[in-house]
Amino acid sequence: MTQDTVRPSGAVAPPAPASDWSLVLPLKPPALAKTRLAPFAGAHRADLALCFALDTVAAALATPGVARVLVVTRDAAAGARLTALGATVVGDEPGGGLNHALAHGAAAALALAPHAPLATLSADLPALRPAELARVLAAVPPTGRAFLADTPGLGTTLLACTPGNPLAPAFGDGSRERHAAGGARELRLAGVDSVRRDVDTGADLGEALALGVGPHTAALSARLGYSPAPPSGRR
Ligand SMILES: Nc1nc2c(ncn2[C@@H]2O[C@H](COP(=O)(O)OP(=O)(O)OP(=O)(O)O)[C@@H](O)[C@H]2O)c(=O)[nH]1
Ligand SMILES: C=C(OP(=O)(O)O)C(=O)O
Repeated sequence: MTQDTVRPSGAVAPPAPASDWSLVLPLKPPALAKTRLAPFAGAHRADLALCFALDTVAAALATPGVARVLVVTRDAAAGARLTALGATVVGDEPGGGLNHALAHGAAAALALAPHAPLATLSADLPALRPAELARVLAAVPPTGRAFLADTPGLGTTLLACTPGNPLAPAFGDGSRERHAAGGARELRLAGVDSVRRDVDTGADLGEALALGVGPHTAALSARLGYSPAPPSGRR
């Protein structure tokens, strides 16, 4: 992590933005994931979950300042697709759900790069844009922990910790409040909708399509006839 730099004049320069981020993304086996999409997507739910992850990981890998992307999953087929994109796949250990998986992924990231800042990012952000993610990472204060709320404002899509601070993930229903109560600073930025628009329901997918999704989700959505902002009957 960078430290304040004393210039010859004696003035203290602000710390340079970190450019060595490790990102950890969790992925449930697609066949088990995104159950809230079932009323909308039926049998295509698992394919959509995989497409969301492929688009999220591809955008994360293309983000300036991101040095490595780790995906925590126990799904071998999804893991192979994500490895081919350039991600490092870590097994989903010790079991017991999302926060255990994230803590395990964070430990693996620290083993690879002990001094790098670390962020976890949901793998269901198919509209994710590298420039917006770069802005969010650049806004993380140089010390402590920080998070970004999801679009509805109840959950969290990104939780970051700088070196020396534990990630302490507290994802799940109402995680925005928990992360704030746990001392993480909320990042309040305009214009980063693609980092906040996680997709849990058909309505969410309609909003993501309106933002513009990555190629995997776009192709499958086109094939299935999904369009931006679907009418309420399809939600
Ligand atoms: N590795 C791992 N990832 C998980 C686990 N639970 C959730 N995730 C991932 O965490 C992110 C956020 O999870 P949710 O939005 O709750 O996704 P979900 O559990 O597939 O969705 P629902 O079935 O609708 O609750 C997604 O990228 C999930 O794939 C877990 O136990 N292990
Ligand atoms: C896991 C979370 O949310 P969701 O299940 O709604 O994606 C969260 O926001 O912490």
